[in-house]
Amino acid sequence: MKLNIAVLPGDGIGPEVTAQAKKVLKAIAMEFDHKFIFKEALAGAIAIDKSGNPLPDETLKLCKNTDAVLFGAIGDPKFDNDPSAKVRPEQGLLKLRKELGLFANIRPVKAYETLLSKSPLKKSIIEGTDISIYRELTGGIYFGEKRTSEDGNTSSDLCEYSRFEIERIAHLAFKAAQSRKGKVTLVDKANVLESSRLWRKVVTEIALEYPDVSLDFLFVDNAAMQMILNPKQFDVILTENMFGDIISDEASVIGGSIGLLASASVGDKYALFEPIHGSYPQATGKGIANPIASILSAAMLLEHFQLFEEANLIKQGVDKSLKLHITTPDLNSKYSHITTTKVGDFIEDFISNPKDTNLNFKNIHLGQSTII
Ligand SMILES: NC(=O)c1ccc[n+]([C@@H]2O[C@H](COP(=O)([O-])OP(=O)(O)OC[C@H]3O[C@@H](n4cnc5c(N)ncnc54)[C@H](O)[C@@H]3O)[C@@H](O)[C@H]2O)c1
Ligand SMILES: CC(C)[C@H](C(=O)O)[C@@H](O)C(=O)O
Ligand SMILES: [Mg+2]
Repeated sequence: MKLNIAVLPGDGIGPEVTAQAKKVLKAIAMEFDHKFIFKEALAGAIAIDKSGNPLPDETLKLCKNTDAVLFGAIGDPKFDNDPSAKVRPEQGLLKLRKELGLFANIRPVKAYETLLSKSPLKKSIIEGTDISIYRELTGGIYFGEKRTSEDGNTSSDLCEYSRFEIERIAHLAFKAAQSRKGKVTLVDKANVLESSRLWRKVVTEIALEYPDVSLDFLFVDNAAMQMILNPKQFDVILTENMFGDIISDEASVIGGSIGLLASASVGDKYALFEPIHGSYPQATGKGIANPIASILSAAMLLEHFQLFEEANLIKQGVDKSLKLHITTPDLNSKYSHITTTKVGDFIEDFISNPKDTNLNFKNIHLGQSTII
C-alpha cells in the first residue's frame, strides 16, 4: 500500500518520539513491501518562532493533501507562563483538529501484564483493565465563544454542543462497543450543565438503535474516582471534549506511564495520530521520553488503513520491549541507559526479525546475553 504521511513533530519531546514512530513505520514498510512517503512540516511553538503562526498555511495544506497525519506534541513554557500571549502553540493543534474535522479522539487504555507492578495502583485493581475512551474533539468549551471584559477582570468560555456533534461520535462509540464488551458509559455533568443534559438525551435516544449495547451514565467527578477505584467496570467511555482530556490523563496511571498512551483522531475525511501526552519540556533532548505512545499511535494509523498484521507486529514489539524492560526511566527500567532512541531501535529490530529469540539488541548493548 502507498501512504502519504504528514509528520508534524512539534515541540519539546515531540521530535524525539515522532522520530521513533517514523523509524518503526519505515521498518514495517520494508518488511511488508509498502511505500510510506513522509513529509515533515512545522506546528506549535517552533512554527510561531519561524513564522508567527502555530499552524502555517503550508502545514495545513500538507495535512489536507496526505492520507494521514502523524503528530508529535506541541507546547512551550514560554507561552504557558505568559497568560497574555496572543498567539499560543495549542491554537495550532486546535485549529488543525477543527480544519480536518477530527471530531472523535479514540484513546485506548490498558493494563499491561508485564507492567502491573509499575502502576501506583494495586495490581488487583488494574489487572485486566481494557478501556476505549471516545473523546469528542472539535466542540464544547474548547471551541465556544471566548470573552474578556474591557477591564480585563471577567472572562468566559462558552461550552456549547449541538445534537449533530453528539450523535456522530455517539454512533462511533456504540459501534466500538459492539465489537468489544458491549457497554458504553457516558461521562458528563448532567446534574449541573445544560450541555450535559443534551448529551444524556441524545445518547439515550441513540442507544435504542444498539439494543446489544448497554448504556450507563456517570457524573464526571464520580467517574474520576471510579477510574482509579475500579477501572475494570469500563468498556467504552463516551464523553465531551474537556472531560475526555482530563479523564484520559488520569487513566494513564493504570498503564504505568502517560508515555504509553496513543490516540487516533478521526473525522469523515481525515485522520491524525498522536500520543496523548504533551511536549514534556523538562525532558527535551535528554533521551528519557518514552516513545511508545508515539509508536502505538503509528500502529493505530496502520489499523485505520486495515493493516492489522502490520499493526500487530508493532504491538508485539512493544510488548516484548516492556517484557524485557527495554524501557525509558518513567517505567523504572532496570537498565539505566535505555534511551528514547534505543527503545525505537529495539522495536525496529524486532519488526525485521520477530522470530529471533536471540535478538541481539545490536543497537542496545545491554551487556548481557541471557535476558530473554
Ligand atoms: N497533544 C499535545 O500536543 C499536548 C498534550 C498535552 C499537553 N501539551 C502541552 O505540553 C506542554 C507541557 O504540558 P504538561 O507538562 O501539562 O503535560 P505533558 O504531557 O507534557 O507532561 C506531563 C508529565 O507527564 C510525563 N510524560 C509526558 N510525556 C511523557 C513521555 N513521553 N515519557 C515519559 N513521561 C512523560 C512527565 O512526567 C511529565 O512531567 C504544555 O505546553 C501543554 O500545553 C500538548
Ligand atoms: C494541548 C491541548 C490543547 C490538548 C487538549 O487539551 O486537547 C492536549 O491536552 C491533548 O490531550 O491533546
Ligand atoms: Mg490532554
